Amino acid sequence: MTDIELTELQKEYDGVRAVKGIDLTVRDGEFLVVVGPSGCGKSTTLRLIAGLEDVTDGTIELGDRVVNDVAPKDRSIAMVFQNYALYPHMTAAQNMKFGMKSVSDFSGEEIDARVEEAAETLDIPELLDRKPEALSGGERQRVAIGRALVREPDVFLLDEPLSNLDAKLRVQMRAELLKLHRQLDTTTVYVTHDQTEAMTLGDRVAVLDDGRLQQVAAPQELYDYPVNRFVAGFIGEPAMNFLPVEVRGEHPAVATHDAFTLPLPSASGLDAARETDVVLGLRPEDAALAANRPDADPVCTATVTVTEPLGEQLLLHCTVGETEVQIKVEPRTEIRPGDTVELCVDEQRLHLFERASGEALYHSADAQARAAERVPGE
Ligand SMILES: Nc1ncnc2c1ncn2[C@@H]1O[C@H](COP(=O)(O)OP(=O)(O)OP(=O)(O)O)[C@@H](O)[C@H]1O
Repeated sequence: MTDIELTELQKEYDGVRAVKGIDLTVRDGEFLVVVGPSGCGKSTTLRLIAGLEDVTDGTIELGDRVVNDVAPKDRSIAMVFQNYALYPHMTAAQNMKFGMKSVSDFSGEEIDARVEEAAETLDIPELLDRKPEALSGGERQRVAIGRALVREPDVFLLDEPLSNLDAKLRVQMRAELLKLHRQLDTTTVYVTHDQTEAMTLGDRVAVLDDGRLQQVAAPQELYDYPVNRFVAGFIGEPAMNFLPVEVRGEHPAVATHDAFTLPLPSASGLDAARETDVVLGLRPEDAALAANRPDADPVCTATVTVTEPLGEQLLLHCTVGETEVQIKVEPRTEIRPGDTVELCVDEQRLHLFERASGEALYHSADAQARAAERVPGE
């Protein structure tokens, strides 16, 4: 069992600063997902851990040893790549055991036994004699994962392993990876650009942007308490809506947009005098049609521009004043583009971000929880 500790990790390629100083601990046995947009440095970080790239600055520790100068084959790591990296002229079994002799002291029989065991775990014993060309994408990916399993490494590194599979197979493989992880309990770092994959797979999720770690937290915490506007906008589909507002007054504070004024519940901690350039964050499911919520006060009027029936929900694209927003409402609601609707919002699920820096200033759920903790009369 091994934890991974990255300290001030940096990587520069010929003037391109791909990783700009990452501090991150992956706990022993944890499934940590690294997520971020294309080019943010995810694969580079993984390749540094694997030893496939040299570190420019900082340290990588696996367990209690610094491995900056340790060769990849001596790091007890197995990596699964997006393109599977299988040799076309070899059978699945040959692919799985390829190179094993050079990285271990195992005999041929021991290696064969491990291949069979991994094939059983992955439910592919009948595929072992086939070459990659005779395997489907999902089967090839299982063989690639099998090759990692055979090595019984201390750490699994997976780089977008599901992105070549169709949507249905991806969902199925996600569940299988989780099952496998529960069974093996091996420290795993999984890279993806897909926030749904990140949220469903990770014990914790590390969000990267532009070579820097933005936040690392459990999936629901990331969703409910994003530390900045980047994380808030990256996690969640459709993305969080952002509306420019000014905060005024203190008891209670109100957020004023060009089309509405909204009281901020439990706004203690907000310095209204300072916080004039603010962005209000509102997730699409945290607003509703006032017509469907007779007990809530309407907050604003919106003009519907596009309707998208998603089956379990109806997604409305609207304009509120000058701002475009997306709102999820009950399905089978009779609304057409051009209609004007009244919206109400869930006041316990509002977020405020500083406009210039993007840093989170306030989450109303957080303020609510703090208020509840306070001793009455304090
Ligand atoms: N070998 C290289 N030489 C020069 N620049 C590189 C090299 N590899 C990566 N980069 C650059 O480093 C940055 C980070 O790349 P990286 O592949 O780590 O991003 P990523 O987040 O994995 O992206 P993607 O999701 O598109 O794979 C990018 O700007 C990329 O162009």
